[in-house]
Amino acid sequence: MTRRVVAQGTFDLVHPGHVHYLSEAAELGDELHVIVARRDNVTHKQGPVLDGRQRRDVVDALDVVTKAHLGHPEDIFVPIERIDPDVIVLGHDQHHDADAVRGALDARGIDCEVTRASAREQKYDDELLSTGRIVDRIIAERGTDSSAAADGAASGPD
Ligand SMILES: Cc1cc2nc3c(=O)[nH]c(=O)nc-3n(C[C@H](O)[C@H](O)[C@H](O)COP(=O)(O)O)c2cc1C
Ligand SMILES: Nc1ncnc2c1ncn2[C@@H]1O[C@H](COP(=O)(O)OP(=O)(O)OP(=O)(O)O)[C@@H](O)[C@H]1O
Repeated sequence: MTRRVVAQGTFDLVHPGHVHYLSEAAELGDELHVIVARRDNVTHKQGPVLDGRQRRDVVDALDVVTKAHLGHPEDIFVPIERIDPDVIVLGHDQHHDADAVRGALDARGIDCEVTRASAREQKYDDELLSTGRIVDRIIAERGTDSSAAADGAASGPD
């Protein structure tokens, strides 16, 4: 019986913290399915700069990932019902409450464990394990006069 694991996130600029999270999640089963958040659903912080399809494709290319899925626009449980995981692994600092997710799964009759991954600590001072801090570094070092800035704001659907 294939044991399926689900992880999820924005994955705007993939970094070693993401690799740690997904590697740890992958250890919990035979397949790791990753749900990549749509831009409009990232409301608890600044949204991603990259299109959802690009973020999905990068996560999908990671060895530990069986398949990455662009999330549902409205109902976060649609992909869960389709993937039918045995366990959902929340990120170490992900804003979802595990008990609330468990309750929502029960309400839908979905039999699935919910657990939380550990944090990946820095291995050296200059290591950036946060998309937000990577973006801050880019702005600080490249400023806003870079040629890319002329391309304008993100325009893709996700
Ligand atoms: C079980 C579960 C399913 C999710 N499914 C979706 C989805 O279908 N579509 C989506 O846009 N976001 C979905 N999300 C939300 C995002 O993946 C993510 O939690 C959030 O938007 C950003 O998380 P981050 O701050 O860790 O990047 C889901 C989250 C969880 C916990
Ligand atoms: N250093 C880390 N160690 C372990 N997991 C991490 C780390 N950084 C991010 N993650 C996990 O990866 C998932 C996706 O994270 P997300 O896409 O929000 O990137 P982020 O780097 O956390 O963004 P930001 O720091 O700008 O909020 C989340 O579940 C998060 O908990």
